[in-house]
Amino acid sequence: MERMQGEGEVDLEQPSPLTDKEKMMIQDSWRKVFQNCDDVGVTILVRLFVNFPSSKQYFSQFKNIEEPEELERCAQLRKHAHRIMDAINTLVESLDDSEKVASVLKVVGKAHALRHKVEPVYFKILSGVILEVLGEEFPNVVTPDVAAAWTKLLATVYCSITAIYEELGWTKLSTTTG
Ligand code: HEM
Repeated sequence: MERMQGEGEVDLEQPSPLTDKEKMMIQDSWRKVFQNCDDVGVTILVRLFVNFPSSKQYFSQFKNIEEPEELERCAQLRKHAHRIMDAINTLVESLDDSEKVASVLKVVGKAHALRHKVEPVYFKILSGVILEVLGEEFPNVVTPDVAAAWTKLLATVYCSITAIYEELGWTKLSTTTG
């Protein structure tokens, strides 16, 4: 059964800019996460697709697969997990370079709006899943302060992505198809 959207949802209002301390906490914790990048990425995406099955609709190769073990083996899922982890790595490495952050998010936002036609709400849902999995898999690293810094970063990402969708004139499919 699909989880309710509000469940476990994080507050993703436009946050204040990250402080130097928050940037450091994100970079330190990410170093440990990134050592297990492929495993963590796949865990995040399997959790997303199991708890929010409608998010599978965009993926031709596994939209009808339900078994977590089968999802885990799927090449298209593993590839997307790797891409997401790579993009987060670039963001984390570029926290002091706002132009780089903006350009990465622009490419991601544009591709997902125009090519993949992904509803932006899935970026919000994915952010909640990322926070949940990082907290579970790295309990000693992701302390409440570190989790708060990650929440801020993911909120910034979500706000930038929705701003790009808006710039592109995104309207929900339900309103365009009547
Ligand atoms: C931070 C979040 C995300 C990042 C960094 C990311 C990154 C990427 C990248 C780099 C690609 C390949 C290049 C391209 O075709 O644009 C891609 C493809 C794709 N993404 Fe994402 N993505 C994210 C979230 C999502 C979400 C939430 C969904 C839907 C639930 C999604 C659905 C897709 C689909 C359907 C493709 C094409 C897959 C394929 O052709 O095999 N992405 N993504």
